[in-house]
Amino acid sequence: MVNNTAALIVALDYPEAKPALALAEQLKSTGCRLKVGMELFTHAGPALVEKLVSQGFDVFLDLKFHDIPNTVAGAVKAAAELGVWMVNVHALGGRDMLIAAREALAPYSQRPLLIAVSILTSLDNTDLYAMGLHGSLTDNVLRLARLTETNGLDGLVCSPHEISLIRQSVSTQLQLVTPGIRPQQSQQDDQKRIMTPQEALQLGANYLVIGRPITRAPDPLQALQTIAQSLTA
Ligand SMILES: O=C(O)c1cc(=O)[nH]c(=O)n1[C@@H]1O[C@H](COP(=O)(O)O)[C@@H](O)[C@H]1O
Repeated sequence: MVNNTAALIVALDYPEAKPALALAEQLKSTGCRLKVGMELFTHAGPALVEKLVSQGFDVFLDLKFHDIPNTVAGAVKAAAELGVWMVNVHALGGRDMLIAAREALAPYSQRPLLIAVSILTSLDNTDLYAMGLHGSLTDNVLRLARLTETNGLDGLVCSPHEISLIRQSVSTQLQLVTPGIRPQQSQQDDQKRIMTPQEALQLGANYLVIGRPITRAPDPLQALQTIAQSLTA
């Protein structure tokens, strides 16, 4: 077990099961958690998720459900049946949808953490303006953070740039899950609101979602270990 990996969620963004399972095998002993998102899930389906769960991984099923309350309630229940550790919905699905998702999970004795996505880390103020979302990006994230907290979800996906404001003005309790993580000198790719792993944790993130800086590294295990070591540097 490598130290400091419990906060690290590695995004298995692959087009098929084989490389995802190969990376899981490599990372097995580190104690990190894994994320299955829409690309891999659409290719490999629930069987892959069940396989990773049976191998002992905490799996974050990142399908960002965003639909009418009844449909989302059914989808999060299906996720709970798969035994995943964390599942997410879009906060922009609205109050009733968030409540329906929370209530759908309530009967499970070992239920997944229910997390709402605020504003995607690939968006900035210009994008929000073009989409007709009024106010600044941080105004929007804070509004969605309040909606998430008020309706009793466990946490929020946000960029590390919003952590301090959320902690100060919304909640010290919400589990903050932060993608847009880039070690120094990494490529930014399609992310617009990025930060290093060490800074994000220091600001109060509970979990860091990291994909390409690990999955596209020549040696992914080494990349994960280097990130883990940087957290205490
Ligand atoms: O919900 C997510 O995990 C998510 C939300 C968000 O706002 N931004 C974001 O990048 N993600 C996911 O986090 C991962 C980031 O991957 P990398 O940019 O490769 O590190 C991807 O799997 C995204 O789907």
